[in-house]
Amino acid sequence: MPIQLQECTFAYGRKKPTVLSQLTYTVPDGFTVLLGPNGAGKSTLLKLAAGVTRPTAGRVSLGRLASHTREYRQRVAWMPQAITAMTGLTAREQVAYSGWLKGMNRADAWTAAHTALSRVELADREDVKTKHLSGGQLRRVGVASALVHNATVLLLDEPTAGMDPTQRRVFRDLILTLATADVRVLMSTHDVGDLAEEATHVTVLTDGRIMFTGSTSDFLAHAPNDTAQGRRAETAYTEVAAQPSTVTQDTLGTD
Ligand SMILES: Nc1ncnc2c1ncn2[C@@H]1O[C@H](COP(=O)(O)OP(=O)(O)OP(=O)(O)O)[C@@H](O)[C@H]1O
Repeated sequence: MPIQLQECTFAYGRKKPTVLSQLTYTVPDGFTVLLGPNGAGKSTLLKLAAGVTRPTAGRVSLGRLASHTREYRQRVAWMPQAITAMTGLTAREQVAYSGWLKGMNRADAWTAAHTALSRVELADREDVKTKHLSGGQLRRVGVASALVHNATVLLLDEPTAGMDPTQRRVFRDLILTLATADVRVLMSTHDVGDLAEEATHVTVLTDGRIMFTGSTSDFLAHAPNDTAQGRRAETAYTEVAAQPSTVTQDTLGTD
């Protein structure tokens, strides 16, 4: 079941500029890469979709569940851009705490934390205090925290920021294993190089507007035929960003 944003408008305060204006968007199935320049509104869109922020106008829902409900937040996991190492907690304790916050009992959260850390290949560091982990390891703790309660939608805000190319590759492979028939993954980045060709969908957000949303092959088709293989994503992105938005309410509102 998809998350739907319907005619969502949002500003960070009454006197602040509008970041999103009457935005309608359905989180596609599979693994979607959310692209856009700095300040486009990617984090804001993810926060609305996660239910951590409510739109000024409009509605965010998952089936019949509205985004401010506890049931909604139990099905949706959000990994913020900055992961904080909680003072005094080990990796396993920090992940278990996230599970507890999502309504799991302590024993289940403790077991699930180990499973989630294994999935991100960090089980061997689970007893290390998070403040002693590297930036990349802390991001994996962030993903494990998002995974711990078996959410059906994962919203990841620039999870590969600050990673070296090898770590990025490993991380993308991990994301691909997480996106299944039952789990949708929406991952923001402003680095087009993050677009794995294996991603099922691409959404491009510029200046708070959806410029493109569709399959990865449709996105890459925006690059001219003679584009070198390694530059197709970047070229397609430049083409899409330069065009007026071709997205209609029909394409945005359907699954
Ligand atoms: N807490 C805040 N208070 C006021 N304005 C904010 C706040 N957070 C973001 N903004 C503004 O909202 C707009 C969209 O920001 P947002 O972080 O959603 O963009 P983004 O696409 O995620 O950018 P980046 O790639 O740099 O992370 C920007 O103009 C930004 O300055």
